[in-house]
Amino acid sequence: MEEQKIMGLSSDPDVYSKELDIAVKAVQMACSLCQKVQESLISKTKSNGQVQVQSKDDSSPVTVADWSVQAIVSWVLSEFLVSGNISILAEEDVQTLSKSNASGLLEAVVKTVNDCLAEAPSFGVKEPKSPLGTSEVLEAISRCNSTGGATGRFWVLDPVDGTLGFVRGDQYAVALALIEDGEVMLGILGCPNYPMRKEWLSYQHRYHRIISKLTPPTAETWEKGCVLYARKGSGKAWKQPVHDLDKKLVLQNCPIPVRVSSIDNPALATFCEPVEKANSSHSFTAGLAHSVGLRKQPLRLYSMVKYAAIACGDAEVFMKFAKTSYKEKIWDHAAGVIIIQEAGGVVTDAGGRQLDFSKGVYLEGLDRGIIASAGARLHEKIIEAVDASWGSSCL
Ligand SMILES: Nc1ncnc2c1ncn2[C@@H]1O[C@H](COP(=O)(O)OS(=O)(=O)O)[C@@H](OP(=O)(O)O)[C@H]1O
Ligand SMILES: [Mg+2]
Ligand SMILES: [Mg+2]
Ligand SMILES: [Mg+2]
Repeated sequence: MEEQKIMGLSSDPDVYSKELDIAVKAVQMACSLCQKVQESLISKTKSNGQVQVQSKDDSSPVTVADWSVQAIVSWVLSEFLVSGNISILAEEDVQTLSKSNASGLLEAVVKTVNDCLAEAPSFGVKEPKSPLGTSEVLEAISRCNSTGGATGRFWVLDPVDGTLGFVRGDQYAVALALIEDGEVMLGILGCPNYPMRKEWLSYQHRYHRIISKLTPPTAETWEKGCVLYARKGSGKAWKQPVHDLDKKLVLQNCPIPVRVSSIDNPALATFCEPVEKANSSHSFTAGLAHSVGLRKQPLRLYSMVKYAAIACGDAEVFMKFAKTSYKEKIWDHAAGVIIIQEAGGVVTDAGGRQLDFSKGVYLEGLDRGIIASAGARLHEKIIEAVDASWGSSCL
């Protein structure tokens, strides 16, 4: 009971409470791991740093942190959720890691995983009897081979969302969700660089440097980094600080409820969108913003931190209009969608339909793009504006 209170769960029927407890702890561990890897990436000389950042077939980056987080989350869920075989659908695979010329990379992943597991007790998680061997780490990563679908229970994991932001010292997220019979039931979103003050969200690119200057570390302050979580139907979403082991900031701060903003006038809204214009049409959203009288600059943020900003009331609208040739993947959205919805917001495609997480890896049947808003009235107005602008756009 005491533990439930700490987690912020109400006295509602205990559905998913064990799963949520373990999942939040796994994401906390993942955030700690990512903070260390990001720091070492930024401080290292180019030649060292390159070992830790690889390029995938589609030229997107993947790092030691992506594989290591996938291994940690997979290991923790499988070890402590004994309800049968855990099924996980996740972004990364072991192809690159298993290549004969990747031994340095694989070693770095195994070390990062074991360093993180050695700190497991500080997160309330039992550490393994002995450090994991290479084959156990590879097995934990490759076990995440679920293909999802409309029936049964599976977890969805994006170990590092916004890897580009991560390697640039900027925003990124660790995203975990539980899907049952095609519906998102739990969402956990770790945002290790989420700032305490919303004004700091707009320090793109210079983020790391500026935050470290603005906030000399003290033992008490929660400067940056949070884990958000929500359970379907609870009508609540929660935020807790990322545990800072150096400052012994572990669960001392009880979770606080988060709620979307009450602004429903599009002209007053802050809207956020992807940083990369290759990922979403900046020109379409600029035209749309103009058409609703919105004059503020868009808040461009890497990763699902955009969903976090809406859920926390720090922004009001998120729009993503990817190229028609691109198919959105469920791990880029599941956790963020449930957290916004439970915090009082709305997320649909541009046709006003719920996103469909029941069709496997991709969000099939998506109408044009994704829109998240702080409330139903605002959402309606944005959808109307999208419809009005769409015909004259070149998308
Ligand atoms: N071409 C294209 N179009 C649209 N989206 C793409 C595209 N390529 C990749 N991705 C996915 O975008 C994820 C990065 O987050 P964002 O969409 O927020 O973009 S951005 O980083 O802010 O520019 C990113 O997630 P991660 O790979 O986890 O970083 C991708 O899944
Ligand atoms: Mg992603
Ligand atoms: Mg990713
Ligand atoms: Mg990726």
